[in-house]
Amino acid sequence: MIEYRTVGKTFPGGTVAVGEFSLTLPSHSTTVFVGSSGCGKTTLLRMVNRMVEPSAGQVLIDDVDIATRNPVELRRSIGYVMQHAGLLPHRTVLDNVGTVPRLNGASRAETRRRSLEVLETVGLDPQLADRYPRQLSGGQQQRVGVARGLVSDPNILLMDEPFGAVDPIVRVELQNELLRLQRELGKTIVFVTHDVDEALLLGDQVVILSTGGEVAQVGSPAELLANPASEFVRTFLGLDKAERTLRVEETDGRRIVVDGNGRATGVLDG
Ligand SMILES: Nc1ncnc2c1ncn2[C@@H]1O[C@H](COP(=O)(O)OP(=O)(O)OP(=O)(O)O)[C@@H](O)[C@H]1O
Repeated sequence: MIEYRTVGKTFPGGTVAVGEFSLTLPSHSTTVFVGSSGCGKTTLLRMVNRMVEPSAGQVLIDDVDIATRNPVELRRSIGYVMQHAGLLPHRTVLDNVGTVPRLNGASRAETRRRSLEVLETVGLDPQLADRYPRQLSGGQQQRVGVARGLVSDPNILLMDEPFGAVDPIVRVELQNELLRLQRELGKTIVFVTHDVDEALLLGDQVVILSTGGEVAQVGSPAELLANPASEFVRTFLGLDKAERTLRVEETDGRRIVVDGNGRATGVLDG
């Protein structure tokens, strides 16, 4: 469990990235921070592994204030996946994935074994292990980034717009892959995106933020769609857009779900 307690962050120069933020992120589930550019999503995410130190309040992991933890150890115990995968260009896929285990003192052989295993977990052919990042597609690079985040089997995985830089088709593939992984692994995932569809698809808990890390609303996707707390949230969720409005029509004795554009999207059971 991750807990933000009245956390704030003002950067040198006076930018208030996060005013005052309190929230609990339950274990073994995915919390998504979603909001427009500059609202403080990345700042909140990076507070969890102390890449950003709060200027007020505390962040706790399993009831321990992380300010009391060794920052390097803490960082290595938490998986981190960033936009553009952030791979080291002059290192092979295998070396990129194995960086943290090697730093933690694992042997070369054990690191290789574990890295190959985790490449398979994220759906990559182990034959790619000796390639360099530039020899991979954007989607494959992102998978390597996810593998690197998972290699030490961390309880917590931080994902900062991990699928932001790939084309829409690959993006959907990666999103579905993450849902599968999460069903298998049950990590505590903190995921940052500015894409509301991605947030609703991946989040067990979705946090809609406005400027200064202010919470516009928190809830499950179903709760947010059923009870948007404000006009801002309604608009943000696109509830005024036709695609989100569904209705039921009967065709040949079956109940068909049709979207606001009149396109059939599914069949109602029972
Ligand atoms: N190191 C820094 N020094 C000064 N200001 C910063 C720093 N990092 C972030 N900020 C500012 O803090 C605010 C929040 O930034 P943050 O990166 O958390 O937003 P974000 O919601 O993740 O945005 P984006 O979606 O564009 O990545 C912004 O106004 C940003 O310019």
